[in-house]
Amino acid sequence: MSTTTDDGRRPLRRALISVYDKTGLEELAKALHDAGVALVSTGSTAGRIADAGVPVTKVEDLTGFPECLDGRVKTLHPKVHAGILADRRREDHERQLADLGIEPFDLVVSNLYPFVETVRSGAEPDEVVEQIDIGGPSMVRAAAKNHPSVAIVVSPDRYADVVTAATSGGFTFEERKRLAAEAFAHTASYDVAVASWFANQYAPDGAGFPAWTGATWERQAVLRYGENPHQGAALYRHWRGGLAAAKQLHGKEMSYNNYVDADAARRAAATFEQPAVAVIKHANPCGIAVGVDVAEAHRRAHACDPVSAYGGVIAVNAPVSVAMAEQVAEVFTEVVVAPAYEPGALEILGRKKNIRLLEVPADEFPDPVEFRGISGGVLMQQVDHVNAPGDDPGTWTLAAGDPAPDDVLADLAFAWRASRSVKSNAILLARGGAAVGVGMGQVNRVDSCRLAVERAGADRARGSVAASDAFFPFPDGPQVLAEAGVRAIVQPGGSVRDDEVVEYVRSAGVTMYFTGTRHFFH
Ligand SMILES: NC(=O)c1ncn([C@@H]2O[C@H](COP(=O)(O)O)[C@@H](O)[C@H]2O)c1NC=O
Repeated sequence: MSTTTDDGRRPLRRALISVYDKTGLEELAKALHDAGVALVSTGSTAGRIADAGVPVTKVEDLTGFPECLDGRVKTLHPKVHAGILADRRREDHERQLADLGIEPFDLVVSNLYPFVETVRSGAEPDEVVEQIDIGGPSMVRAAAKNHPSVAIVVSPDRYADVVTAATSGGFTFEERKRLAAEAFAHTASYDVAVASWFANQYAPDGAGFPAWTGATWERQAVLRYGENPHQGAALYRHWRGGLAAAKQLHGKEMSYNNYVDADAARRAAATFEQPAVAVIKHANPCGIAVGVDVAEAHRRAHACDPVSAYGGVIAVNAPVSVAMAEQVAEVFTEVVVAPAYEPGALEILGRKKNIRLLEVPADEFPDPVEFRGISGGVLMQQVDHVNAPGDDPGTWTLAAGDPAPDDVLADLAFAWRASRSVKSNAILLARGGAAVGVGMGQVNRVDSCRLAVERAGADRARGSVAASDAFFPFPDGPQVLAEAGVRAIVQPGGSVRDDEVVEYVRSAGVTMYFTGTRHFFH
């Protein structure tokens, strides 16, 4: 029975290396060899090690069986798996190995065929299926299961630790447990990717959503606390990038609420193709505007509600300019999220100690669906698209009043897009490409109208346009708007009382368009 130290260190005498990602392989092999570790390896991994001048035994020389079927069978052999799975704490396992003439492994280094990358490249199904690694996960799982005896390494990021362990008596038991946890996460993520692909590609049942879904996230940060100080919280990310993968360029640690608001802000700014800025408080815009440049968009967004903008989270859909940075620096702002910052802009904002500056490039792999947790489950829905049906004013139906002149139509189109970033019931008043009054999150639509008008104030409400995220169930909402001097309204239509609403709006001399599409946002 092999011996270990008090901390469970086990010397590394023999290693099996089989890696698809060959980053750092030669250096690792040399260091292991120098530390007296014997190396066994598969096909091209062995080739690379030998080319580096390091002695290595090919797996096929170990098994006496050639790698075959284009690599589908390499390590799937008892001489490999018994060598990985023997529990070295047990005399009977040691005895069986000796009887069978099998030498044990102390270390397995492996990473898997690039299944996800092959899917993302748009490869044909046969090619994708060929990239499902079979032997790799078997070795990884075997070594992870047998962590009391074997160390398993699945990432080149760990090679420095391997070299340290090889020259200092091996990994401790605690270290091997942690490596095993990493290894099972590696194979679990891999299997979720494979199972998701199969559920979507090979087993659709006409429901439009897979019968099974899985996802894996990696912890990105433990946050100071959650929505409230008594709630613990952490941030996890998946492979698609997005806000969870943001690069923080400056400022204090992001909080849970910062992330929630930054996500809402990013969603709001991304709704527009021209330069746009959204100022968010508690996940709702207190200002949103477009402009000829980001500085103008920010000025107008801020002007919507300067009181609420204090301590806000700002998102912009284009690089932050020096001019915009100078304006932002004047106001206490919690977070700025942008795809990039001009160097001068970063310097100006970087002088503010407390502001958090996040760089988040436009999504390379936008989420096609979004999830929301409920007790005991999760809801999945398609993301509300930036260019949704009904976004083009050319498709709208004139429901009441005279056709709007071009400038008013442009404001309606802006208000219509902006309103989908406002929590329902949403009424957004706009003028000149900027929100001037936002009524959000009310439990009836008429109160949202009152709130929007009140926030705009009499002067700004008069002559503005209004967007409503869903239909007006009664004429009372439009009445509040018309009495405040709103000149045109855009809404989906579709209420059983549309006739009453249209009649009122016509009688009030207001123009109203139906888009036919609703944009609830809860
Ligand atoms: N089939 C097998 O027996 C097998 N054993 C190891 N592999 C994988 O083959 C790759 C390394 O192969 P090579 O050394 O030939 O580049 C690794 O990603 C490893 O996970 C296998 N390949 C696929 O299943």
